[in-house]
Amino acid sequence: MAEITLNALAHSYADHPSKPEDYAIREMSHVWEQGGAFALLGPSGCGKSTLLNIISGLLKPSNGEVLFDGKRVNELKPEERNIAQVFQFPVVYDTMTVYDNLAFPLRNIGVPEHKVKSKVHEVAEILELSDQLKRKAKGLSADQKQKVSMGRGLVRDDVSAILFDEPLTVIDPQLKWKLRRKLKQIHEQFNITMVYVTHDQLEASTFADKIAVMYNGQIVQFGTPRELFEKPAHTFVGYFIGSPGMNFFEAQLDEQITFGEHVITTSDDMLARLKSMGSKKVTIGIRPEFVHVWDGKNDDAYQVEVDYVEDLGTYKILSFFFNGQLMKARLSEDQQVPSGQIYVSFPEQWTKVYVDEYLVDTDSLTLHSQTKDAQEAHNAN
Ligand SMILES: Nc1ncnc2c1ncn2[C@@H]1O[C@H](COP(=O)(O)OP(=O)(O)OP(=O)(O)O)[C@@H](O)[C@H]1O
Repeated sequence: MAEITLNALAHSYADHPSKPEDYAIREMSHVWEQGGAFALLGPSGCGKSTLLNIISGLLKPSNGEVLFDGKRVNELKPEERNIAQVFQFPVVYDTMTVYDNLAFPLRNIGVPEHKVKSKVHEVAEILELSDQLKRKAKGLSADQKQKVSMGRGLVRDDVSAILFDEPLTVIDPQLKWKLRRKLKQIHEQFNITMVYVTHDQLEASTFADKIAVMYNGQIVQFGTPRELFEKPAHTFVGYFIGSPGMNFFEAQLDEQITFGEHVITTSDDMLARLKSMGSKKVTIGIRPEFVHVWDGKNDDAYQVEVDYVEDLGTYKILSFFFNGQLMKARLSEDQQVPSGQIYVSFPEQWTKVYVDEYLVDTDSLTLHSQTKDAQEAHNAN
């Protein structure tokens, strides 16, 4: 069992990196706590495999440290780190039997044969491979082979963490959920630190207690699936998690926050704080699930124009133009399907403010239908 700490880690494949884009991993510090089930989620090319290979020792980082339970392991070879890695494509010896494949890591370190036998049988039982032990690996299906790969990681008692690099890519969709459940079960049984790399949010949230979302070589948020959904710490998390992703619009920060003709009211303290951050790039985000669509006219809501409604079976996605920008709202199954001019509002609790793409904790940010003219008239009175 191990707690894995990444300390000011960075990696570039270039010989002479000079700018942030030259780094596959931009400087990051992060802790994977002992015994947790974690996912590393991000789009293709964001640096997931690079990070995993640095942890397992297949790759030496350009800068920074990797610590297992507080001890630096940078100088240790992969086989000295007690980390098992399961790759996209199963790594099995085709000419060996399933039994010998599972026994291999134990025999390698000189475990006596009677112990090998009991451990192989134990792991085969968990992975439902017991009746395959005598078969040559060559004849197995892709999912069975991947189970053997996983089993090879599990047989050693001294394994402190298992790293999975998109392990279900080659598995048939109908078997994926079964293997995923198996992994979860194994995690509960063995209490091993597990890091599961994927670009699939569903896979990440069904496997992991906590997800690290990676973007451009950095972990931009580490949280529970619920936290990622309800409080995305970075605009990328809002966009990447959820289906469809978060709505964003860029607001103007001057004496007040505005979006076209609309004033976004907030407390003086908040306004002062936003201004003190020295950036004019203020982005407002709200998830389609939290946009309130009113059945009739509402003076406190924005009047918007419906573009189209997409029926997705158990719910509908309404697309509308807000100040010329296309946005989405999720309608429940029984909600009336609106058309033409409608009224929407953005509940304060779910309306998020981002400065330079990062979330700012807001107190009282309210969006309502007051226009600049109306506010000036109000202030003049
Ligand atoms: N051996 C290498 N030499 C040079 N550049 C590399 C090498 N391996 C990866 N990269 C680059 O580093 C960046 C991160 O790649 P990495 O494979 O870690 O991302 P990933 O998130 O795992 O992507 P994928 O999901 O497609 O595997 C990418 O820009 C990639 O092109």
